[in-house]
Formats: sequence, C-alpha cells, structure tokens
Amino acid sequence: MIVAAVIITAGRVLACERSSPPEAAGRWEFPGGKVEPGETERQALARECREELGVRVAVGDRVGPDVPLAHGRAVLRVYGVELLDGDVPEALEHRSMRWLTVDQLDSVPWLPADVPIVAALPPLLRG
Ligand SMILES: Nc1nc2c([nH]c(=O)n2[C@H]2C[C@H](O)[C@@H](COP(=O)(O)OP(=O)(O)OP(=O)(O)O)O2)c(=O)[nH]1
Repeated sequence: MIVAAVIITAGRVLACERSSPPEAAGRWEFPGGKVEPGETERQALARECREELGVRVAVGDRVGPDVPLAHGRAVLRVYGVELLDGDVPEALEHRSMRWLTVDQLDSVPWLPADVPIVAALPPLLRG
C-alpha cells in the first residue's frame, strides 16, 4: 500500500516533483510513500509528511479512488491532510514543489496513477 497526502491551503494543493528514480524524475505526485510493517496507513502518512516535508499533520478523509500501481502489485490510496501548528512544508526530498490552484492542476506532468486523484480535486479546491 502506498499512501499519499492531499494538502490544501487557501484554495491551493501541494504538488511535489520527484527527483528519483530516473524514470519518475520530473513527474509530479503527492507526498507519501509505502506503509511499513506495523504502521497504520495514517501513521505511515504522518511519518512520510514529517520526513519529506518537515511538517506535523492530522490525517483526514480519503480523497479519490484507490488506484492500482505496478501491474496490481500495489495500490495508491490518498488522504486529505491538514497541517498542524502553522507548519510550512519544505521540499526535503523532492526536486521542487508548487501550490497549485484549480486552474493550474494540469500545469505539471503528474505520475499516471495520480490522474484520477487530481480529477477529484476541483470541488475540494473550490471549497
Ligand atoms: N508518494 C507517492 N508515490 C506515488 C504517487 N503516485 C504514484 O504512482 N506513486 C508511486 C511511485 C513509487 O513507485 C511509489 C512510492 O514510492 P516512494 O519512493 O514515494 O515510497 P517510499 O518513500 O516509501 O520509498 P523508499 O524510497 O523508502 O523505497 O508509488 C504519489 O502521488 N505519491
């Protein structure tokens, strides 16, 4: 299971540019990663947000569908995440990041699996 975070602040969603592996570098995604043994999905997502962005978060509700990855050997599951205590994300492991408005959602080359997640965002971004 791969979990990832949709973080929305003031009508913009955080998009992150991968730096590796070479075939995914330059593609955009939501921060997240693999659920490790013994972790819940929400714990894993909070850990990944701390590691990748340096922020504390509260993990909320699911966003979009489960998306099969890697020929069905993994699943991408996305949650809405709220930043705690005014923490501000930094690109600690990504090449860059951007806060996208609803009109900018198609302005970055998303990883293919993220396309159905991105399609679920306009109502959330319009509040
Ligand atoms: N984090 C994340 N991964 C995604 C997204 N969409 C998508 O297809 N993936 C894929 C890319 C990778 O094959 C896999 C997640 O790998 P990762 O490298 O982020 O996970 P990780 O931090 O646990 O990996 P590792 O380097 O510790 O092995 O899921 C997404 O929106 N966010």
